[in-house]
Amino acid sequence: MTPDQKRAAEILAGHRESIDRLDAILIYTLGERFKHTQAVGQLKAEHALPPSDPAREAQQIDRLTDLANRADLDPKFAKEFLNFIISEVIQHHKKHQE
Ligand SMILES: O=C(O)C(=O)C[C@]1(C(=O)O)C=C[C@@H](O)C=C1
Repeated sequence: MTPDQKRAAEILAGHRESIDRLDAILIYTLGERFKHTQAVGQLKAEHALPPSDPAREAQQIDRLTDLANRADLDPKFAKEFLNFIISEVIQHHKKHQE
């Protein structure tokens, strides 16, 4: 390994350490989010409320688009990511109501 490659390997290791830390934050954050949506699912099932709320989702997308722009994140990606999570939540809500 050349000295240049050794330096590159050290920089790569530093980035990977940050990536692993941020991945852990994402997973714990998602776990917390699902705890709240599980409670929402229970509430909706108990009160015969519809599993999905398109008006609320539109507000969330607007807010996330704004946040993504500020965070230098592709807003299209942020929207697809939120939609992916929300569709999983809606499936859970539907199971609660069965
Ligand atoms: O806020 C709600 O009513 C939820 O059920 C939570 C949630 C979400 O995951 O954020 C999921 C489904 C709805 O369509 C909107 C939002």
